[in-house]
Amino acid sequence: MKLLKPYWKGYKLDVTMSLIAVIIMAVSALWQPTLLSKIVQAISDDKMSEVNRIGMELLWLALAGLLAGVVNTIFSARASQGIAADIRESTYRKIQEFSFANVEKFSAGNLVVRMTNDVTQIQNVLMMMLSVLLRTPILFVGGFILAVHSIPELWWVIVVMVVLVFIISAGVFSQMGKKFGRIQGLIDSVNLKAKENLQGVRVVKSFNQEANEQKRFNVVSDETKDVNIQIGYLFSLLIPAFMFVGQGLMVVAIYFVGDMVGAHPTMLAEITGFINYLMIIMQAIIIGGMMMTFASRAFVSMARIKEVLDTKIDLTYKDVPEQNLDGSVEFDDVSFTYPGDDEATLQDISFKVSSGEMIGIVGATGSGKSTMAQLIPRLFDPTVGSIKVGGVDLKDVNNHSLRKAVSFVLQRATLFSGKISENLRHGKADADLNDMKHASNIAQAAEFVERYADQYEHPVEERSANFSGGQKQRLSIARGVIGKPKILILDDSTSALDAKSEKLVKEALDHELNDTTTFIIAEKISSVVNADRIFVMDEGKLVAQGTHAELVKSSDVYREIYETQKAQEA
Ligand SMILES: Nc1ncnc2c1ncn2[C@@H]1O[C@H](COP(=O)(O)OP(=O)(O)OP(=O)(O)O)[C@@H](O)[C@H]1O
Repeated sequence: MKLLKPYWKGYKLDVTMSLIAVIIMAVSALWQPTLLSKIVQAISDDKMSEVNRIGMELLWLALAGLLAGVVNTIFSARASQGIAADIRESTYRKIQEFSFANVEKFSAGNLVVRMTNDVTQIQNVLMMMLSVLLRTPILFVGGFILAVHSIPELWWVIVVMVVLVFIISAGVFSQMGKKFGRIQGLIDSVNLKAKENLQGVRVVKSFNQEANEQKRFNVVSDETKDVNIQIGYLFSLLIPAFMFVGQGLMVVAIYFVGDMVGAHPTMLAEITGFINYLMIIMQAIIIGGMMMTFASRAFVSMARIKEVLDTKIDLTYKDVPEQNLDGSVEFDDVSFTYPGDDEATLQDISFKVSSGEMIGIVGATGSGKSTMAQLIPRLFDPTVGSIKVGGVDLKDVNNHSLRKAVSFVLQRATLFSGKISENLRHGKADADLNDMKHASNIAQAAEFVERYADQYEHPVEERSANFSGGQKQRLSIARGVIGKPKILILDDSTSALDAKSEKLVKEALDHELNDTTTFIIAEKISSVVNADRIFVMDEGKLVAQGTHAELVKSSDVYREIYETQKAQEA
């Protein structure tokens, strides 16, 4: 409930209106049986004018209840939808602040479920709370008082009913609460499996894994079904059990009233009111219990949202003025362990790179090349040691200055659905057509983009499915260079290009961005043979550095990679 506190404020009017409407609805419901008893009395006294008058009163009362119901629904919907949207937006805002490590802790799929399904649970319960929360105690207490007032001798019938209904509710609803908790976890699993399968649909199809994937999906889907059915069973027990208690006690009440009517004939009218109030009390308990059950499901959701909102961002930036960072990079005895891992992925790495240098990074797969590169734009902080970019320690750097200075082009190019121009503007918000053309020329993307009739306004479909791997890489390089970064990191980002295009990109980078410090992570030594210096990584360590000619002579690791690749090419 603490979660909701800051969000109520903007909806005070809606909440107040919906609560006033609930009170009117409850009073109208409570007043009706009293008027009904009076009508019965008037009929038995043969007072027709009285019957007409009370009949009109009943009509107005029902109309007031109806109108209040409409008002309540409108304002509860406004408040619950509004609050849910605000929660969803603050959760999204918080996730935007997350570091890589924060996102990895939850997993992307899990965060999506929290922002969608969990927020919907909260929204549903808010709506329910606003329409029944106040109604339940009013109906319960009012029904109790008026029932006792109708036939005081039968107070014990009401107490027995309340106790029995409470016992049944407590048993059933506590079981249901547990099942709802389980359902939430299962929805996470269903989403995760579906997302993984759909994202990897080409792999699934090409390896003929449809049947296997179907089986894996069915396991979680069936378990979700089973738990939902169990909840259905519990519900199916509830109503007959309540009916049994209610009707049983009514028979008991009528039995006792039978004797009393003999002595006091006017009691006939009172019994109508008494039975109606008995029903109202039972209704109040059922609705209250159901609300508690759904609320328990929403509490699980609230806790899951709160966990996101309370997550400590493990990578924060100091509030310092913008800095003019140059292209130098310095690692001072840096070691790095991925969160949750036991062993260090990078160990004791030290180097200094000056502005404008071109650095090639080579090494066996898994040797830590990408991990080292990720530390330069501060996607992670080193576990030990320190890193300076543009002469400033990354712990003291201004976030915006760092983003402007460093551009990171990943091997797996990710474009966002929209237009090519929108994607390029991620690299420079105010890029004009000339900037786009220039960057696309460097990345060898202009040749295919400018063939489209709508050129840079050409759409990018979801998951950039309308582009080939090589085209995506070229656009991703164009996005990386458009802002003329001081430091450009190409993480195996020309791997999907043919040899000629790769050469043209390298030449254009050399020519157009010769002041930019460039780190090129490459599988093939031939891609970085002309670099000013080549770093050789082996099992998380920087084992050698120098020019190609120097390394061939001095580094066993480098020579081995070089000779293996030369033999493969021959
Ligand atoms: N997010 C992560 N969480 C935990 N471990 C990771 C993560 N990313 C990479 N690793 C591990 O760190 C090690 C180094 O991976 P890295 O991607 O840096 O190697 P690489 O040299 O770039 O490899 P490749 O040439 O195959 O891209 C690997 O053992 C990998 O399993």
